[in-house]
Amino acid sequence: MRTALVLGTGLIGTSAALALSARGVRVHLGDRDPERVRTAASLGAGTEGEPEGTVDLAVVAVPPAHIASAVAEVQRRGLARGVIDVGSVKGGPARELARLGGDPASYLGSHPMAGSEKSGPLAASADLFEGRPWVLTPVGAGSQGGRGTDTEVLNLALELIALCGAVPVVMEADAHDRAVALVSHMPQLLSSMVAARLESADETAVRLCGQGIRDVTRIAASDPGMWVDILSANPGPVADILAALARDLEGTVGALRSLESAQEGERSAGAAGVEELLRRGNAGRVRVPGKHGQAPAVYESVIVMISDRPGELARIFADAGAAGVNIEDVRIEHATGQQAGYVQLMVEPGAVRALERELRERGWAMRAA
Ligand SMILES: NC(=O)c1ccc[n+]([C@@H]2O[C@H](COP(=O)([O-])OP(=O)(O)OC[C@H]3O[C@@H](n4cnc5c(N)ncnc54)[C@H](O)[C@@H]3O)[C@@H](O)[C@H]2O)c1
Ligand SMILES: O=C(O)C(=O)C[C@]1(C(=O)O)C=C[C@@H](O)C=C1
Repeated sequence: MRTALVLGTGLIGTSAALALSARGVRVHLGDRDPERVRTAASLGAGTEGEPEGTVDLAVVAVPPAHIASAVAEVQRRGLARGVIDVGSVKGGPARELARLGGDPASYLGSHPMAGSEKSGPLAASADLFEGRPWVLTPVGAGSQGGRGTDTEVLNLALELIALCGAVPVVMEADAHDRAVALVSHMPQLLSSMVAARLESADETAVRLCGQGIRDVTRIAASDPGMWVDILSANPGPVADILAALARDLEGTVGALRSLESAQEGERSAGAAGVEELLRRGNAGRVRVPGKHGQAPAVYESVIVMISDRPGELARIFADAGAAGVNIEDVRIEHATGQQAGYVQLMVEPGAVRALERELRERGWAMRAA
């Protein structure tokens, strides 16, 4: 692929454009908001404005409600040989494109399973998609009454995914939508529900927020407009999962009420009910793939105290590097009301001793993991 057009220079479009530009693809940038195009271009994502001729691939990275019309427009104007979108839902936009008379052969639905609670070009990064699944939903000949996805477009999309360092996964559109209802759309709503409990909570409780609630509520900061769009295109599958969760909630409330009972038999039934849920949670959690989609690795933590001064994090990473230790993952825990916090460095179990020794020698204070 030599040339591309990225339409929608927000978080996802600019991240893809940065990755493509870094690998030598000539990228043109478009957005209905010219300020966003300017920002993306200034970050090195590509050049402002439409191409003069036809580019190899157009990447439509606009909110789900606008995908079909944007794809149809790119096709009508002959701006690209192939068009993909990156929307979080796949069935609805494809059907809408067919209704608008778009060409299903030169269009391919796609969805990178990477993102953030932040939006806009300033949140973008070239390595956002590294090692992440990137779903493709090609259609076979005869489906939607026409030709199937052109092989050329499929190959261009595979090249884009390779250039972004992601891992292609081929799925049928509606099966994709049912899968992401479980692994993305329901978690978004639950995160919002948990965070919503804090809205009018007492300040004395909010001050005690620790890492658990930070983990569970990060995505509650996401853009409501975008998520209304996503959920409007996938309401049934998400509602089915929430209904099953409601049954779990009801069972757990019942178990906790039993724990309040004066009768020992009822209390132990309540404890068993709560324990069963927690064990099911353990069993589900171990199925979540780790970095690069592999089975979750078992890392050990080294927890280092840092002060809230510029450059502290970089210094820890440099010192870990000096010990020859690869940091597999990192978490930061801010200490409430203090100019300090803890950095949890996740490393291979065999590397813990060497890392601790090196950090201690270099003056870092550590807490037991
Ligand atoms: N945010 C995530 O975590 C994530 C992850 C994977 C996929 N997606 C999908 O990627 C797409 C983009 O999401 P984002 O997070 O980058 O959003 P964003 O808000 O950061 O960017 C969307 C951009 O599209 C532009 N836009 C809107 N309508 C347009 C139109 N008709 N023509 C041209 N530009 C238009 C907006 O001005 C904005 O710059 C969405 O379809 C979303 O479902 C998002
Ligand atoms: O990491 C995040 O912030 C995300 O929520 C990204 C996430 C997800 O649910 O995994 C959100 C929506 C997208 O469609 C794809 C990815």
